[in-house]
Amino acid sequence: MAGGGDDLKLLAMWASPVALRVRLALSIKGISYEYVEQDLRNKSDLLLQSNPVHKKVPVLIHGGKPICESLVIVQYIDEVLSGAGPLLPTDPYERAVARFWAAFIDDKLMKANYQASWGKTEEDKSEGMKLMSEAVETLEGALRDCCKGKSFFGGANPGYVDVVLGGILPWVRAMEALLGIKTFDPVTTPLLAAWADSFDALDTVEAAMPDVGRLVEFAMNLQSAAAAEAATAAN
Ligand SMILES: N[C@@H](CCC(=O)N[C@@H](CS)C(=O)NCC(=O)O)C(=O)O
Repeated sequence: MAGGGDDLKLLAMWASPVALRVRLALSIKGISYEYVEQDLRNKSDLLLQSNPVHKKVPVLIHGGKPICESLVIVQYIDEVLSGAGPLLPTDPYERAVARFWAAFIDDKLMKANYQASWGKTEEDKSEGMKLMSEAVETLEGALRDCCKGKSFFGGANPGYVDVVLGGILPWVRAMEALLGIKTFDPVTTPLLAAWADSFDALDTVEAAMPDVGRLVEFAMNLQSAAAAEAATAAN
């Protein structure tokens, strides 16, 4: 393991897909760090002081200085900390393209996945599902165009876009299990389905990933709590 150590602390929450991006980046680059689990219903002083604007995880604290926002943190890790890599391409144009797809995953896929999973009505949820399959189809095209014959968006090895998309992968698997759907379908999106399998199979990825069964249970508890809250509000 390189870098990090005592000087590097990650404030995260085990089920957070955006915190997972940072864990994946650190694991793939082989950087050691101190993991500090946060209770998001009872936020620690350290979290509130480190991210006073958003009060959210993840926060990376390097040499006492906090860095917030998962996409910013992953880029910081790649630029500043030594380790395997790089995650971002060295060519400025390719780097811009990688940032474009990372923003697309944040803007379109993450939002649609959230709407499909936690939409207020069935109609809202099915609109989320529709938006999600459109976003997945677009990403399939991006993978086809950028990386012919390669396993990852980063080429032969996982890069920035893989880490950003990989953060959502356990949630995709959990929602597939819960809803009986296939998001990265081997028939309609074969490249993404193969991407997901290749990504999951990496030892550095496996070491960082949360257990999908635990996520399913967590999602079921959240759904029951939301249903109970809605029933109370209706009475
Ligand atoms: N855009 C932020 C999103 C951060 C975020 O939404 N974190 C969630 C966990 S997944 C959080 O800390 N939520 C606590 C809250 O909303 O109070 C990033 O990419 O880091």
